[in-house]
Amino acid sequence: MQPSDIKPASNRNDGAEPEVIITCRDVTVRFGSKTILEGLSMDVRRGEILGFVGASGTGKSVLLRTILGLNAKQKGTIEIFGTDYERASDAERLAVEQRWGVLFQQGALFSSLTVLENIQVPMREYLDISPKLMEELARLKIDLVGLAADAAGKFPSELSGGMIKRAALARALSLDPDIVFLDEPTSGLDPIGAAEFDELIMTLRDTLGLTVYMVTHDLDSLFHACDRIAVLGKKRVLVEGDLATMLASDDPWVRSYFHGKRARSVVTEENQPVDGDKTGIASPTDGNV
Ligand SMILES: Nc1ncnc2c1ncn2[C@@H]1O[C@H](COP(=O)(O)OP(=O)(O)OP(=O)(O)O)[C@@H](O)[C@H]1O
Repeated sequence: MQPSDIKPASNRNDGAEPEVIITCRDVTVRFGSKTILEGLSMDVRRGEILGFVGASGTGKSVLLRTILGLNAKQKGTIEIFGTDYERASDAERLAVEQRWGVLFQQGALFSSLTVLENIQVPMREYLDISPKLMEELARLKIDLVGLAADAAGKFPSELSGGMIKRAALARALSLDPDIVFLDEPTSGLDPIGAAEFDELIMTLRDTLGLTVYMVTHDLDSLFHACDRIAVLGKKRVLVEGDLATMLASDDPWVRSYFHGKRARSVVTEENQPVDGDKTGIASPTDGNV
């Protein structure tokens, strides 16, 4: 298999240039004397599933938190929906916040609230709607993410790991956002649960036109769900592009990650596996995944 044989996860191609909804330019983030990100630039395009990958500790979560305005940056600009969040007025910030949803690592549901109540938290914060409508909307989200109706009254401690992820996704979708940020959404799930979650993300992208920014170590997600991938390393985005771009990259970390044994084991029949000579994934180097 040559890199050019690989189809992107989304085959939509209407010829139009995709709209860029997040731009990061020359971003530097430090904590004390420790520089985590330096001169980082990248774009997120409307309607794509962007996978964000990089060795542990390279700053993927820091970048996510910086985009969300939760970490200060020392240099550079980040625009989301054309708004520089850091310089925006309160009203502009509020408008942007209603257009994103976030699924933090571990789901981060409130343990003392039921699933229904958790989903209603952003609604209470941002929307002025009746309790009845709020309940109806929250039940719709529960259905949307494939949870059974009776999950509504359950507390997080009563849910499986997969159900927690879905409930957290339902909360991230609470305000009908344009973009969802997912921080390692499939971590802790078994392979079947992880594949089902990827399917759900792809379905939501296709049906709702969502943009998805997904920090992940999950090679299955990167190979099967993501339209584009950005690799973080050396304090910046090292490589950005589709899977073919990753496979063609000569960056040592990218090669070791995308050509390692684990990567080879997730190449599907569709992408013609696994035998090194035929796949073009020739290196037996085990990726540091
Ligand atoms: N608030 C903070 N203060 C000081 N250092 C921090 C802070 N937040 C993150 N860091 C440091 O920034 C570096 C990058 O952390 P980050 O959590 O972004 O890594 P990551 O790429 O998401 O890693 P992993 O894949 O393991 O989740 C780490 O060295 C971490 O200790």
